[in-house]
Parts: sequence; structure tokens; C-alpha cells
Amino acid sequence: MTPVTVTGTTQEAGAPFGAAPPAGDSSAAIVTRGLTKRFRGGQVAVDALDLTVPRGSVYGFLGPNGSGKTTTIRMLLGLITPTAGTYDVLGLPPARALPRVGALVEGPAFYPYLSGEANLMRFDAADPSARRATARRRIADALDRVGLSAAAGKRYRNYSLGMRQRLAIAAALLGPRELLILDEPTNGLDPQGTREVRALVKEIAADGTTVFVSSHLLAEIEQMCTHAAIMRSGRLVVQGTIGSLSAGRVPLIRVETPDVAEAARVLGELGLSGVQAGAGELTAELGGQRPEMINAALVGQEVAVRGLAVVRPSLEDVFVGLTGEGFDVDG
Ligand SMILES: Nc1ncnc2c1ncn2[C@@H]1O[C@H](COP(=O)(O)OP(=O)(O)OP(=O)(O)O)[C@@H](O)[C@H]1O
Repeated sequence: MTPVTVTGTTQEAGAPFGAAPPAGDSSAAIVTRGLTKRFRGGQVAVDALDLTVPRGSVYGFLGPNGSGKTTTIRMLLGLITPTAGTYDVLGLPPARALPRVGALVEGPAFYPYLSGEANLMRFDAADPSARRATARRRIADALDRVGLSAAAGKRYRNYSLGMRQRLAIAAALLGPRELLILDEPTNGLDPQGTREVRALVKEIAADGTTVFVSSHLLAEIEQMCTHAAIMRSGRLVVQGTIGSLSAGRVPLIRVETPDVAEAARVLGELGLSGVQAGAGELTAELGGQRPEMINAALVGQEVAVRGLAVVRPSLEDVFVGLTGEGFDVDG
């Protein structure tokens, strides 16, 4: 795929926030340079990836299924070895940084008949680097952080889906963490569980922890994240703040009306460009116009306005605009 220029930078330059930080730069939570994974069969799952994850961000790592998100996360956590490229975590070589990184990749298997607290005890006991003397306090803190203190003694099998996932995140927070890496944390959750996890991610970030979270759901990343990178077929399409990603795309006004032809004429007279008529509605580029003035002009010309809305460009629009393809979650 041809690298795409967005906000004055290119994928190949790998520098959406300016020049890629030098090795050891601690202002970024994660920096990858040319990170590549080719599996034995020859498949390139991640191709020359240049990511810069600012500290303090909630960084959405977005891409259709199979676009290389989990492979990237597994490399960042030292679970698989890159074929090429380098990366720093918290300004350090990865092995030194990992004790300060919490991760949720394929949730831990919990015992259904044990309480949430007892499960965390077992989980912590299996970690040779965890200090026994501080286990109770660390577990209480982690349960408090994910809002499970009141349910600490309840059996895991009686937890809701959202509570189960919050417990899995608590397991990733048993030590002091500067960076939390979550691989598709809302996958398989019901709407309530999804809301709980989204709210929790924001709370964790508000405490100063950088959160790197993967998802194949565009709307989820838009709601939860300050920054995003979009992957496609192992390659980075674009990265930046959520605002900057859609900054180049203009807001639209959408008018619902039975008088489509007449409404199109009025919008044209107002000087709006890009007027597109559909069944019972039409859209146009808002330009510098105020929506209330557009509404007044339509009503003044006796157009029956059933609905009028300003439509901000979504990440999906950004993806489609850059790749010319729909964002297909089935990869
Ligand atoms: N161990 C492996 N051996 C060979 N190919 C692999 C391996 N793991 C992943 N792949 C392939 O690499 C590509 C990227 O997979 P990856 O799991 O990283 O994508 P993803 O974006 O996380 O998608 P999903 O959300 O579906 O897991 C896919 O085509 C996948 O089939």
C-alpha cells in the first residue's frame, strides 16, 4: 500500500508527532521503528511498523481482524521475537520496562468456584517477581481500582461478564504500572460489560497510566481514546490524536425532508458544496455556515424539515478516505 500523507507526515517517515523519538526517549510510552514480524510460513503479519505512543495517552490500536494488532502486542510484551526492527517501552529496552507494564492478552483463566480476591491471590502467587509480603495490600488496591472491592469475596462464577473482565484487568494491575496494554478488552462482552470496561479504561488513564488498547471497533476507539493508530494488512495507515485524524475531513450537514429537490436548490443557493440527495434526506458540506441559518433558510422556502444534524467525520470516514476501502471487521 502506498504510504499516506496525513497532517504533513507519512507512514514511511513514521513521524506523526514530529520526528520519531530517539532510542531511550522517555517522553513516549512506546516507540517502534521498522517493527516487523514474518511468520514461518512466510506471512508478514506486521510490516515495518513505526508507532509513537505518547505517555499519558489512551492510545487506540485499531484495525480489522487479522491486521496485525495481536502480533504487535505480543512483540511488545516479549512473547514473540520480531523479525526486524527495534522498540522501546517507557524509554527503556523492553526487558527492563516489563515489570512496569500490565497486560491483558487473552484473559487469565480464573477458577469459577473461588472468589475474585482468592483468584488474584493465586494469580499473584504464580508470579515469581511479586513480593509475598505486599500481596494482600496490592490485591486490595487492584480490586479497588477496578471497582470490585465490594464483590471481592463473591465467587467468580457469579460475576457478570463486565466484572470478569474487570477482574482480569485487576490482575494486570497487581504491581505499580506506568503502561497498561489491553488486547481487545471488550471482545465478547455484553453492552453493559463493554460500558464498564470503557469507563474503567478512562479511570485508569485519569490516574496517569498510559493505556494502549487494541480494538476492531472504530466507534469504541473514538469514544475511549485520545490517540489512535489504524492498521491494515500489517501496515500502519495513519496515527495521531483523534482530533487530528479527522481534521482534514469536513463536517457535513444532513437534512431529512420529503422535499429533497427543493431542499437541494436552497442549499445550492446558500453556496453549500457537495450537495448529495438521497431518499428522504440530503447532505452537503457545512463549510463556514451556521446550521440554524441553514434551517431558517429551508423553512423560509417552505421545505418541510424533519431533521437536521451536523455530521462530524468519523474514524471510518478517515479510513475509507485514506485507503479507498470500507473498514471490514472480518478482515
Ligand atoms: N503464529 C502464527 N503463525 C502464522 N501466522 C500467524 C500467526 N499468528 C498470526 N498470524 C497471522 O498474522 C496475521 C495477523 O494476525 P493478528 O492476530 O496479529 O491480527 P489481529 O489484528 O490481532 O486480528 P485478530 O483480532 O483477528 O486477532 C493474520 O493473518 C494471522 O493469520
